[in-house]
Order: sequence, then structure tokens, then C-alpha cells
Amino acid sequence: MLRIAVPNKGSLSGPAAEMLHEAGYQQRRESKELRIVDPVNEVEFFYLRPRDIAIYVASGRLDIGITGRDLLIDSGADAEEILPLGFARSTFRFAAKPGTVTSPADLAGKTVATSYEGIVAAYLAEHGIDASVVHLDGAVETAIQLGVAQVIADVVETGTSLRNAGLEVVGDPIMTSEAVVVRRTGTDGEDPKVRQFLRRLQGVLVARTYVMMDYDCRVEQLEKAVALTPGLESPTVSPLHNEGWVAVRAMVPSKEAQRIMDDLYDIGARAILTTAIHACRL
Ligand SMILES: Nc1ncnc2c1ncn2[C@@H]1O[C@H](COP(=O)(O)OP(=O)(O)OP(=O)(O)O)[C@@H](O)[C@H]1O
Ligand SMILES: O=P(O)(O)OC[C@H]1O[C@H](OP(=O)(O)OP(=O)(O)O)[C@H](O)[C@@H]1O
Ligand SMILES: [Mg+2]
Repeated sequence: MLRIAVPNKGSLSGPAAEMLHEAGYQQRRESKELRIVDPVNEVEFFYLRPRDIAIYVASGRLDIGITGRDLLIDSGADAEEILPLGFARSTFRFAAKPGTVTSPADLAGKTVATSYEGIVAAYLAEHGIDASVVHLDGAVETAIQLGVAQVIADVVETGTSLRNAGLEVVGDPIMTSEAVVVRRTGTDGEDPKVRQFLRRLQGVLVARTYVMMDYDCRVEQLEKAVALTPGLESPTVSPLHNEGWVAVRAMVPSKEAQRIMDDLYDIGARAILTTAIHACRL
């Protein structure tokens, strides 16, 4: 049975469960459940703190897990990212009161408050900056107001928390993060159960980012139309009863669907339809 770690709380938890559900896996019914078995798919899910997931996976007791890239790197655990999942996106940045620290070099001699000590210590060491780090569990923005630190390093999603605390970012993002699937570093990638799990999640990702587009066009316009909708492999082209016309079917990125429909209409395509993809295996 495949053993998978899933976040039990926080920003990763809801979207991770939703994605697993879409991929056809049974998920827990209530948030107090810490372990469930999905007998049909032969998977056991363990609901763990997102911060701990890379550590469990690195220990080899669990086969794979879903966590944040930033949490994986911060943990220093012997685990590696094998599939980015596109949700819980964030950046990780330094921030300070306006005018106090303008570039990372100014961090020298200052105290940085963070919940991600591993990331910050590695950044400071790599850049040869001599600063102190104070570890706080959360709400680190307040550390500056209360004089515990002059700088913070934290997750920034919308920037609202920084704005509310009257802080501004310093320098470029230290990293960009999103939810990722992790496994123990150097594990054999051929485990068929793991591969099937990844294929299912990839199917969900594709279904979320593509739509199916169908349209009719004149044979003379086919090359132009196919250039607009090249599909993943190549579009399906079928004859229509009316001579000189063909029906075309191709997957297109959902974000571009409206523009592509306009462009197809302009070259004479008609009966242009898009439909959602619910699941797929590429
Ligand atoms: N607005 C956000 N706030 C916090 N984490 C976010 C946000 N957006 C994305 N994330 C990502 O979610 C993960 C953090 O999840 P985690 O559960 O540890 O924190 P949390 O959502 O702040 O919950 P908690 O209340 O336990 O602190 C990280 O990978 C982080 O990059
Ligand atoms: O850029 P934003 O959209 O404002 O999101 C980022 C903020 O959200 C998180 O805090 P959270 O609410 O999880 O509290 P915490 O600091 O106690 O973890 C994070 O630590 C930032 O403070
Ligand atoms: Mg938090």
C-alpha cells in the first residue's frame, strides 16, 4: 500500500485534499482524522503538519508527501521535489520599515525574525552577510513593531500583511514557492504505484489548465487554424458532410481560449465550442 503524507492544516491543506479528491482518491470526512485508508486505490493517507512532511518522507516511513517548496527547503530534510502542483503559490522575502534597510547587504549587524530559519540562515551564509536570526512561530510582522527584530523574512502572497504592518519588501524574492510532491532523495523513480499517483495528479493539472476546443473551418483555412490550435500532439481533423469543410478538435490552454476563439472566428471558423476536461491521462 502506498503511504502518502498530506497537510492537515493551513494554506496547503484544503487545496491538497481537493486535488486528491479530483484525482479519484478518498479523503477524510472531518479535520480531526489523522489517517485514512483508501482500499480501492490501495493508498494510506497520513494527515500531518505541513512543516513535518518532508521529515517523515526523508525517514523513508512514508513514500511521498505534499508540502510547500519553501517548507521542504527550510526543513533541510533529505527529500526532493518531484512534481509542482500549482497551488499555495507564494514568494519568500525580506521586509522592513521603509527607509531602514534598502538592500540585503544592509542586513549586516541586524536581527531578522522568521519562522523559516533554515532558508534565512542559508541565504545569509551564501551571501556572506553577518546577521542574527530570531525564530518566531508566526505573525512575524509584529516583531519589528515590538523591537524584537529590524527585519523579517516571511511568506508573501498578496502583500496585505506587509502593508497592514507598514513594512516594505527588501531586495528580490529569496525564493518562489508552491505546493509540491516530495519523495526521499534518490529513491528509485520506477515504483509503479508512485508513477500511477503522479499520473493521476498530472491529469488533474492538465484538466485544470486546458479546455477542449471544437470548431468547423474551410479546408483552405485549415493550416492557419491548426497553427492557432496545435493541440498537445496534433489536432484531430474530421471531414464534414458539407464538402470543403472540416471539423477540428484540440486541447488549448484555458487562459488563452477566448483569444483563440476570436482569432479562429476572424479566419472564418464557425461553431467554435469549448468544453471543460474533467480528467485525463496524457
Ligand atoms: N498567504 C499565505 N500564508 C501562509 N502560507 C502560504 C500563503 N500562501 C501560500 N502559502 C504557502 O503555504 C505553506 C505554509 O503553510 P502552513 O500551513 O505552514 O502555514 P499557514 O497557512 O500559515 O498555516 P498556520 O496557521 O499553521 O501557520 C507554505 O508553503 C507557503 O508558501
Ligand atoms: O501576503 P499575504 O497575502 O498577506 O500572506 C502572507 C501572510 O500570511 C501568512 O501568515 P498567516 O496568516 O498564516 O499567519 P502566521 O504568520 O501566524 O502563520 C504569512 O506568514 C504572512 O504573514
Ligand atoms: Mg502561517
